[in-house]
This record gives sequence, C-alpha cells and structure tokens, in this order.
Amino acid sequence: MKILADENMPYVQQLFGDLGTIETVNGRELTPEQVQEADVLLVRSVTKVNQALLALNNKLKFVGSATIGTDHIDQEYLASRNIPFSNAPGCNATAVGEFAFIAMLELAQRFNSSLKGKVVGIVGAGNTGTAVAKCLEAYGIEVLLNDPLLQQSGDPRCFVSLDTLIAKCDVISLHVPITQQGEHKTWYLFDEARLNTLAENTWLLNCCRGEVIDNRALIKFKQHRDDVKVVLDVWEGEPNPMEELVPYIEFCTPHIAGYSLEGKARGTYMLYQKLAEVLKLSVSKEMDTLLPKLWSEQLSIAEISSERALLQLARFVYDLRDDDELFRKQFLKSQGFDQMRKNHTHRREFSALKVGNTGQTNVNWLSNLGFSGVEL
Ligand SMILES: NC(=O)C1=CN([C@@H]2O[C@H](COP(=O)(O)OP(=O)(O)OC[C@H]3O[C@@H](n4cnc5c(N)ncnc54)[C@H](O)[C@@H]3O)[C@@H](O)[C@H]2O)C=CC1
Ligand SMILES: O=C(O)C(=O)[C@H](O)COP(=O)(O)O
Repeated sequence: MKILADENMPYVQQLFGDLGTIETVNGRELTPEQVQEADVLLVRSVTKVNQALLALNNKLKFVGSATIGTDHIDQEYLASRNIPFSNAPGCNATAVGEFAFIAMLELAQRFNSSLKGKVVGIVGAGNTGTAVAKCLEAYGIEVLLNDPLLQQSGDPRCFVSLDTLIAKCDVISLHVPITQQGEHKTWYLFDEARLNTLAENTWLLNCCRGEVIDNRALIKFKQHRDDVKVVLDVWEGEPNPMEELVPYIEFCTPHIAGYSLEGKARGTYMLYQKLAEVLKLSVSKEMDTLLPKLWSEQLSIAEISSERALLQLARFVYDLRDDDELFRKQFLKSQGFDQMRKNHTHRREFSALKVGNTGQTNVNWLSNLGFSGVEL
C-alpha cells in the first residue's frame, strides 16, 4: 500500500509505517502525478483535494486531513467517488485556546493594561472557541459567546448576537470555519462596515481563517483607528499576506496557532484511528507513547502574584514575541511564510508542564487553565 503524506505531519512513520510504504511530499505543491499511485492520502490545510488533484488516481482508499478545518477538501467529490474521508475535529483546539489566551496576556502587557477585568467575546463557540473560553474563565474573565448555529441547535450555553458582542466586549476572538454561502457565512464577516462598528480600544484576534476579515478593509480601517489592536495568526491570501497590513498588526504569526506538539500528534493519530476503521484493522498504537515526557518535571510556584507573573509562566511555555519577530523578518522572502511553518518548533500545551504548589497560596486555578500536577 502506498501512503502519501504531507511532510509537515509528525509521527506518520511511527503510526502508518506497518501499513505500507510512506512517501512524504510538499503539500502546497502536490501534483496529480504524485498522487496517481497513492492508496492513502494524508494532507494538511495547504493541499486542495479535488477533482483536479485526484484526476489520475483510481485506487485511493482513504483521504485524511490532520486538521480541524475542511475548506480545502471537496468532500462532495470524494463522496461521489466513494472515497472515505476524515478530518481531525478538535485535534488542536487546546493549542488554539492557549495561543489566543497568551496573545491576550501579551497585548495587556504591551499596552500597560490588564486582561483581568475585561470582557472577551468569542465568535464561534465550537472546539477552539470553547478552549479559549476555558482558559479565560479559569483566570476569572467574563466571556460572551456568539454562535447562531449552536444557539439554534439548542446548545444550553448563553449566547448573544454579534452586534451585542461587539458593543459589550473589550476583546473579540474569532473561531469560525470559513464558509461562503448561507445565512451565517463567514467570508468577510468582518468587512469594512463591521470593522467600523468596533468600539474604541477593542482588541481583535483572528486565529481561524484569514478571509473572515476583509484584509484590505482592515488596512483602511487601521489607518484611522490606531486605538484598535489586532493579532493575526491567519491571513487573506496565505502564504502571501498583504505587505501593507503587517505594520498595523501587533502580533503576527504564520498560521501556527494550532501548532502544539500534542495538537499535531492528535491530528495524525486521529487519522490513524480512522484509517484502521476503514481498513478494518485493530488500533495497536497509543498516542501517549509518541510524545516526549513531560517537559519540566516540576516548577514550584509560590504564587502567581500578578498578571505579569502569569505572563512569565505563559512565556515559559510559548513566547509569542519570538514568532512575531521572525515573521516580520521572513514573510516577504520567497517561501518565507511556509518555511516558518515547516521549521516551527512545536510548543507544548500547558498540560505538559507540571506545576507544584509550594502551599503558600492558592494556585489551584492553574489546573483549570490546563497545567498538570497542581496540588489540590
Ligand atoms: N489557526 C489555526 O492554526 C487553526 C485554525 N482553525 C480554524 O478554526 C475554525 C474553527 O475551529 P473549531 O472551533 O475547532 O471548529 P468547530 O466546528 O468546532 O466550531 C466552529 C463554530 O463556529 C460556528 N459558526 C459557524 N458560522 C458562524 C457564524 N457566522 N457566526 C458565529 N459562529 C459561527 C459553528 O456553529 C461552530 O460551532 C476551523 O474551521 C479552522 O478553519 C482551526 C484549528 C487551527
Ligand atoms: O486545523 C486546522 O484547521 C488548521 O488551520 C491547521 O492547524 C493548520 O495547519 P496546517 O494543516 O496548515 O499545517
């Protein structure tokens, strides 16, 4: 069996090695000729899987995408050819949640403000949006949710309209899939008109898909609204963000909010489980055996005395400033955006850090934030 896998997918050899021959490929440049002989195709978000890509292949038994988003997959076409497909829902939700939380702490530090006391609005309350809310609520932040689809489906949480969220929130974090049709389409959800409704001093974060914000309109908006601060992990026209936009953005990253080691491993592992199901094989491998041990056995914390101390702890896990600095140096170089993604050192999730309480004060809330080993 020939298994074609994106070169940026960790643990493919360990999980799929027994099942066939693995060939790794650059997912962004994959051609129909390369796919021709594949029995299994494992991709990430940069590969458009459609009729054009699969035109020469008549033996494909499974397509898997180790991602949450599925906008790069023509699922209708796969179904028409009876090719089973699976993505990896939720695989990197914790990574995105922690990324957005850390970015908010960084904004607070940069603008001599405090995250504590702000109201945060989450647009899209699925896996990633809920993961952000979990971090914020552990830290005692008030969160408002907007998700008309979940609201209509009877989700028992409390929801507000997007207009109310914009009016009431100091911080807005976007977590919707990209959709181009229907009543709740998200393409340019934040267009010029909506950007102009943002309250003074709003912080806006986009960790979902670039086109949820009209990036040209954002440039125009920022030219006269320096009070609004923006964090972008995703960009319209990836891998080529608009050059004029970058100077207006506080923290720039190349679509790596979901790049925790655990998140990527979970993505590959979920595809392994799905392929085993499709091929009727038993699942013989455990995900936990893939990951390196806990990152630090013990970090004893007397107290987190201030938001600054919390940011120090967060930076110990992931220092967003490093990626931002590299992004500004690299994004205009040929392949700069993709090289940064390819070479990204996977950060660990909070759960990889074992935090010990010295008993002097109550730091139990850190376990709600996701850290391991906090004594209760
Ligand atoms: N930057 C990154 O590295 C990553 C980006 N993503 C992106 O984030 C998106 C969301 O991921 P998840 O939360 O896991 O997906 P999910 O499917 O669990 O949740 C998305 C939520 O958005 C809601 N929604 C859809 N249209 C909406 C609208 N117009 N207004 C408000 N809510 C709306 C849906 O009802 C759903 O509850 C993915 O589709 C993907 O595009 C996901 C993972 C990593
Ligand atoms: O899961 C998703 O959806 C994402 O956006 C991915 O985390 C992005 O990573 P790649 O699949 O492009 O490596």
